[in-house]
Amino acid sequence: WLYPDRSKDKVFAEVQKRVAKVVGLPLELIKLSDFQVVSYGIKGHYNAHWDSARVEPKVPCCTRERTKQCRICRYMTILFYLNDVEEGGETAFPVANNSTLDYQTMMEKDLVDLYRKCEESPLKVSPAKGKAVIWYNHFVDDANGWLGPLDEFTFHGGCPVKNGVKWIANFWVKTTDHKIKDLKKMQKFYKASTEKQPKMSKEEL
Ligand SMILES: O=C(O)CCC(=O)C(=O)O
Ligand SMILES: [Fe+2]
Repeated sequence: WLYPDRSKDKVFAEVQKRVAKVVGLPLELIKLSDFQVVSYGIKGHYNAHWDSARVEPKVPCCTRERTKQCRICRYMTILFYLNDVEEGGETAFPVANNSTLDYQTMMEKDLVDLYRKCEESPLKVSPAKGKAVIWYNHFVDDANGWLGPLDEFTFHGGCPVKNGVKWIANFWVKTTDHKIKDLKKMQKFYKASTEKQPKMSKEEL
């Protein structure tokens, strides 16, 4: 794990800036993200999963406040491939082109098991040095313009590495259910840092 808000590393700072620019979100939100670097060896894989959780109004987001019961709220995922993999190691999205989601069929077909079922995946992204994939884990909530329902078609995972080694880096952009609280937190965070405070219009968010 790396913590963008506490890092003084120049390269990492540059990556954060570029991520903020590409995804069109404020840098403070990127700095309040989870960041992780992972490596997989031969046969290394990651079974299919969602990076975020279904919205449950009674259960708050774990983001920035941990309560006994909380849910993971990752609005967006930015996945970088840090090297070329000789063979395998694709990121697979097993239900990406389904028109509906049927859990029973998913269970019966054992789509979670990417060690065995990778070839059947309709969408696979091959790793390559410098490449990145970005996806929204959630829709935008029409009412509050913030974290909406989980997009369950984002179900994904890492296929087994067949030859070589695979290095990736993930940015998981987190929000809470409370846009106003998030904005305040971001402004406070910005004030505390040495950088100039940005103007954050609704359009920018
Ligand atoms: O290794 C991959 O391609 C996917 C990794 C992933 O989904 C994750 O770390 O959450
Ligand atoms: Fe993931």
